[in-house]
Order: sequence, then C-alpha cells, then structure tokens
Amino acid sequence: MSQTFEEDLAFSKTLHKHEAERGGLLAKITSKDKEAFENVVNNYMRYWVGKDPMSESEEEKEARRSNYTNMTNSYYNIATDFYEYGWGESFHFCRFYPRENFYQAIARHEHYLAMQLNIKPGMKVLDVGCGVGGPAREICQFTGAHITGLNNNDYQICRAMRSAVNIGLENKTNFIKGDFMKMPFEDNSFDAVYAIEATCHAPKLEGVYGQVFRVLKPGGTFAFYEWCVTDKYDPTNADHRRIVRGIEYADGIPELFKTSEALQALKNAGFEVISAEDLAVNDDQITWYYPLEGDMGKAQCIWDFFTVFRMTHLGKFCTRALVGGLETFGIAPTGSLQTQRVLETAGDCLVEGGRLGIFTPMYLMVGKKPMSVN
Ligand SMILES: CC(C)=CCC[C@@H](C)[C@H]1CC[C@H]2C3=C(CC[C@]12C)[C@@]1(C)CC[C@H](O)C[C@@H]1CC3
Repeated sequence: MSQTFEEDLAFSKTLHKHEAERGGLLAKITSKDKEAFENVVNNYMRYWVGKDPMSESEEEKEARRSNYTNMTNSYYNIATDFYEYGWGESFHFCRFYPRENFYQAIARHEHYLAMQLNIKPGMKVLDVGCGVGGPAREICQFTGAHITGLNNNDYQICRAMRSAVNIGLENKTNFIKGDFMKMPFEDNSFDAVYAIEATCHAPKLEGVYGQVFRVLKPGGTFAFYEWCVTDKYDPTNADHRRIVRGIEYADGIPELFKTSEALQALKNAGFEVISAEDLAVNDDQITWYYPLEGDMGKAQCIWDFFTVFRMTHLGKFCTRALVGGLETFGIAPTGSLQTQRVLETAGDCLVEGGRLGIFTPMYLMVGKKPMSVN
C-alpha cells in the first residue's frame, strides 16, 4: 500500500499530466489519464462502500487509519480540481459577514490565524497540510515571513509551486512533500507553525501534534483550525452517525474526533494551551456553511452568485450534466461523475452537521512549546 516518493510522483505525473494542469474543471478532468483516474476513484471508494456506519467493524475502521496516506492521497487526487472550481485556492471555511466578498472572508480567516502566531517578517513558519498553497501565499504576503508548506500530495504541491512562481513568491515560500505523521524536518526548526483544516486527515491527532511539537523551536507557537465533532454529537443517534460518517467519507477523513479529544491530544503532545475556542459558536448573522446551502437568496455580493450557484439544485444539475456527459462520451474519465456526487454528499453533510451544531470546521487551538522541554 505504501509507495516510495518516486513512485508517488511518477503516478501523479501520469494521472494528472502535470504539464497540462491549466484551465478550468472541464479542461483539467478531460486531460487526466483515464485508466489511472478510474483506479484512484475505485481505490478511494473501497475504503467506504458497503460499510454500514452503525455496524462496521474495528478492522474496517483500522484499514482507513493505517492506510491514511493512501486514502487521503487518493481523495485529493480526485477532489482537488473540483475544489478549485468550486472554492478557489484556499481549501477551508471561515466566518462570514453581510455583503462581504467570499474571498475577503477566506483571507481574513487566514490573517486571524497569523495574528494568533504573532508572525513577523523573516520568521520561518510551517504550514501543515498546505493544499495548493492559497493560505501560504496569503500569509506570506500578509506577514513577510517565509512559509514552508508541507503536503503529501504531489499534484497539490506542483500546483502550489507553480502559483508561487507566478506571483514571484518562489523565494519566500517552499513546498515540501511529506507525511505530517513523520515530518521531514529537523527538531526545533520553525519559529511558528499553523494548520488550516488539515490535521483531521491524521489517524491519530497526538501523532501529528507531536510532530509539530518536535519541529517547533522552544517558545514557538502552534495555532490551527481543527475539524471536530462537538459535544452535541451523539454516536448512538443514527442520524448524527450518518451525517458525521458522510463528512468522513466525502472529505477523506479516517475518523473525526471530539473537540475535547483534540484539546487533550494537544496537551499530551506537550503543548501549553494558550486558547481553545470553537469559532463556529457565535452570534454571526451568516453561518460558515452558507455557500454550501445552495440558497441564492443568501449570496452576499455579486461575485458570490457563482460560488453559491454551484450548490443550488440547478448548479449541481449543470455540473453533473457536463461532467457526466463528458464521461459518457469517453472524454472525461470514468469516476468523474462519481467524484462530483461524493462532493455533493460532502456539501450536504457539512450543512446538516453545521445546522445541528454537531460538527465544527473551526475549533481554533493555540498552543505554546515551553522554553524548556523535560
Ligand atoms: C476536507 C477538508 C478537511 C477541508 C476542505 C474544506 C472545503 C474547502 C471543502 C469541503 C467540501 C467541499 C465542496 C466543494 C469545494 C470544497 C469544499 C467546500 C464543492 C463546492 C466543489 C464543487 C462541487 O461541484 C461541489 C462541492 C461541494 C463540497
């Protein structure tokens, strides 16, 4: 199941044809290697399909935990182009305010995290699970710090590097392939570390937080937004279980943990907790999940119409018709439509989880590595 870095990169180049990775969703999916794409979709689905969330065995769950790199890599190999089409280059949620532009709100969430870390120009900062590098570029420009993005998906790294070069940030950012449970960095090498909705892909939170602790300099700070289930989540409630399982399945997550478990894992990793707060619990007029509700009446400005439209019934129908049509005529690979359907499930379950308050994508924790570690 585990592949070497060279094998991973060779596969990614075959699948995505890295030299052809420009254009919109349709251009990208039609340029994939069809056989490789179909295999990745099937590989991802085998971790989930036919497994009843209420009765699945410990071995089935363990298969996802122990193969988390393979599972998450497969997920992002199929989902990345759809994410960029529907959401842009920063793969995370945020708080929203009336009449505000979507991308402005997304950037504020990143600035807010940078502020928790007190990042100064010239600092060496690590972004754990950097996606295609949207937040790394923004935080680099916002603070003047040097940002290293860590990611285990070659396609995303390639896209992150290309975008950094395009805007002249190649000397102020770098993107490294690696597993966040075994980070490829020396001890005490970063002044600050952040993670945005990424560490939930870990099989065990203490494992990834422990790695952050190791690579952070003594006195350094780790601030991050974690995906968690809240205290309102009741695993014996079939509806709750269906929703949370839907989020896990459709977002490539081996297992979601409770906010209290995440906080305990941070302490167990050795951090002194500075703050822990669920930013989704607030009196905002607008919810974090509104762009996924598909309600055009909730669009906050003209540009928002495009983002919100994609999740309306008509928007989903159009995407399905285009992607499915191309697949039927053999122009897009088999599995493209299935990927769109998986992501629709993601959208629907996230909205349900948000409305019930059983799930948060923004449990903000800030921890400090003590100056002297015993
Ligand atoms: C998976 C993790 C930990 C973080 C990603 C959070 C979000 C950026 C994604 C979660 C669900 C995604 C969906 C889309 C874009 C990216 C997310 C919001 C789409 C809007 C992409 C276009 C598709 O047609 C519909 C998708 C719904 C879900």
